[in-house]
Amino acid sequence: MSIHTHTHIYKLASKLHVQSGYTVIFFKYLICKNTIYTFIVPFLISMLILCQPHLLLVSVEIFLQALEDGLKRADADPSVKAVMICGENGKFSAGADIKGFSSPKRRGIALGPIVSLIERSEKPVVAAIEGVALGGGLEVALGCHYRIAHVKARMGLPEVTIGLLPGAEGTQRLPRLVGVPAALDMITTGKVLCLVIPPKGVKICSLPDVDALFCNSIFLPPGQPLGPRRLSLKPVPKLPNMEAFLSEALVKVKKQAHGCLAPELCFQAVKAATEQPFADGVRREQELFNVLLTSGQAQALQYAFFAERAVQKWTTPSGASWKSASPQPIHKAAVIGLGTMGRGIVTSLVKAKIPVVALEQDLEYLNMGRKAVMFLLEREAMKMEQGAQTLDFHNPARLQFTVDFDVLRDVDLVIEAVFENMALKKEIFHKLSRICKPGAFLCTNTSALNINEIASATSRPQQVIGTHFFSPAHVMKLLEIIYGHHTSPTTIATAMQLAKVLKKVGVVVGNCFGFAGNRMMFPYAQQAVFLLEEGSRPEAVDQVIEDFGFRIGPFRMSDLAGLDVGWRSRKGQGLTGPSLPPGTPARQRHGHRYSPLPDLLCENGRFGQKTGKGWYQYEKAGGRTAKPDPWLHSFLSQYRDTHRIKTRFIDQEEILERCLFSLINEGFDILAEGIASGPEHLDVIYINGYGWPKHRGGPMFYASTVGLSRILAKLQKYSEAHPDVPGLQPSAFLKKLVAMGNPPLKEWMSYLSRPNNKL
Ligand SMILES: CCC[C@H](O)CC(=O)SCCNC(=O)CCNC(=O)[C@H](O)C(C)(C)COP(=O)([O-])OP(=O)([O-])OC[C@H]1O[C@@H](n2cnc3c(N)ncnc32)[C@H](O)[C@@H]1OP(=O)([O-])[O-]
Repeated sequence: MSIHTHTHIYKLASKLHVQSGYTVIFFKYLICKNTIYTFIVPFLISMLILCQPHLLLVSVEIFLQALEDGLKRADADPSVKAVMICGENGKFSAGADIKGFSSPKRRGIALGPIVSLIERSEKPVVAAIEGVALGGGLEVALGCHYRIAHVKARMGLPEVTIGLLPGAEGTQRLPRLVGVPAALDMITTGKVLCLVIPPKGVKICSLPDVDALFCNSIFLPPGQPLGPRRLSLKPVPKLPNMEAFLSEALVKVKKQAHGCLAPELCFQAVKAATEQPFADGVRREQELFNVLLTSGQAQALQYAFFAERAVQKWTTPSGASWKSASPQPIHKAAVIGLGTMGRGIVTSLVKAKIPVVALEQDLEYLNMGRKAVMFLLEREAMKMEQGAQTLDFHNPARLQFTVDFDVLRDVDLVIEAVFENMALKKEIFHKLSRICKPGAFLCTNTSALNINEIASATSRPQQVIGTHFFSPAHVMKLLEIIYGHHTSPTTIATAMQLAKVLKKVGVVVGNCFGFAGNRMMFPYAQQAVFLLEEGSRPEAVDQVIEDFGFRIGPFRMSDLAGLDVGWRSRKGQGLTGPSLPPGTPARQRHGHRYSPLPDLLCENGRFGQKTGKGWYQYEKAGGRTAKPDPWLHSFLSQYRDTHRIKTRFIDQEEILERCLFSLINEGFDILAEGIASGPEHLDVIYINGYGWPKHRGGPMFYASTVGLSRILAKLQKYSEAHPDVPGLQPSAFLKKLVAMGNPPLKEWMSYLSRPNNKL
């Protein structure tokens, strides 16, 4: 942090003018008409550096002190006519250091009073925003008398996404500047406004215009009163129907929150701005901020923020890591199979501007796939302003459809997305290995199959990798990346880079049946069905899971995904269907408890939403409104009678614990086997791929908050009651951690001794 002199100001000013792309904009919300203040005036002296080279990771105490000192000096120095606050290295500020919120010492440090100090300054203060201005950074800008922004600046108050609210008076100033609807929208969602494509009403000036602006009346002559520029003195713009607007907005905020506290408290803070004078509103903001700060949800969300970044730094048990591996560029890709997954993957690639060849087995399937892809792309283009031109998907150089494998000769990467059928996948990989250029990477989109076996069909197993997309693939953020025995670090790095380009979160995991995500899902789904056998109903189980914060419970999810998908997989595993040896007990497989309920539903043609019937009934085939189905209830009663299962009432606690603790239990086994290199990996997978509520931090973080001893005790109790269910037998690693005194999550992995056989 430093205070710069005249010379630096001139330098910055000339940079702003000369460098192409720099324009002054009227930021829709933050800059109103007549607010441009020219900072090329020769007598501008003090510039405060708000950002260190890499975002705001300078000590908060030093930063705030320097800001305060600089402002006081500028105010006292008669030669200073104005102050400009800007960032260094092209970034204004990413806000407060999130790590600081977990330190009790840091918690007391307040930015609000400094923002007020800026606003009270007798000299005009201008925020020159370049790069990001987020959270506390934007709140500082709101305290300034003028704000100018680079056309590519990104601004927002994302505190809600880390379980907080803007705690430096932002909830009180923003509504005064932009009005309640826009302020509520920004503060309760945390959306970051990107101005590359200006929103309606935003004027972007070309460079000559900027010059004209500087020479015109917009420049505020020194000595003019700053009162009207101080947001805290302005009233919140009135709405004719404020009360009705606020009650409607609250309903919307609550609906979208799914049990997360922060959006509603953000709402309350903005509402206070509409009802109370500024100072009282600030006090209310502080109260609400403190409630959030000490809530477990803020901790969970902040953990999730860092976990998402931590998984980018992947490692494997063999010693390969992100540090030493470089990704290869992907100039052109191919997708094989245009079913539900393939269509989404093609759409994702087109959106990321990677030229794609989409391949199907015959013309009939190709035409069906083409229609579906075009439909998805049209819809995506409509969501983006100028999207259609940008995506340019009618251009065959961008998107080509074919049935001819020879067309794949020049692609850099292939994603196979055909049925989950090992023989078919091997046949395709064998073909690809012969046809594709030697450097091409071969990815398989599978949710469970063995990557090593697929790779064995090729002559380049080092370039074969699993890329498990989640449906709908153009929407869901998770990409589970599975390395096999022979997968090279370059291949892993390339798949991770692909995830980034597709704007997804890539998580690297090892190869086992179901990998990390689905493997943890199996015992969870199994418990859900066992609960039905024992007396529960789909709607009761779903309700408990949805009340916990999942978007959708296991039965609604199963109906949405299609029951036939799991049925096909179980048939393939020899668990059901004609290949089952005669005399196999209905409710047992390989000596363990098995529920044939999902198979029986499929045999009755109940595949879920697509057939209008599954665990629920729907208004029609393809319908989406799930209603409890009396047929299913009597079917369950008959089933229990047939198998002499005594029905009992199962309370919500048991439903939640059996479903979630069995999933978590599997997670501990996965960690112990080195399939995932840390609990954050499993948490990121669950938050981004399985709808785990982010404000609960992911399953392993949740386990750490519940307490491992409690989870172990409950698993022991349930496994005693159900000794034939392996998913309830406590994991040895969980037991070990409990025996070691329940260490914090970040230490768990240090309790594993693993061979480190470097590649
Ligand atoms: C009193 C109350 C005041 C106020 O109301 C409260 C706040 O301001 S709350 C704050 C409100 N602000 C927010 O919520 C903004 C949160 N940040 C972001 O949204 C993105 O990081 C940003 C868009 C800035 C850059 O994206 P990108 O270019 O893709 O880069 P990246 O994401 O990979 O990050 C690079 C590195 O920086 C790290 N790091 C980043 N920000 C912070 C931070 N605030 N803190 C600590 N660390 C932070 C990040 O962990 C990573 O570290 P590493 O060790 O290299 O893995």
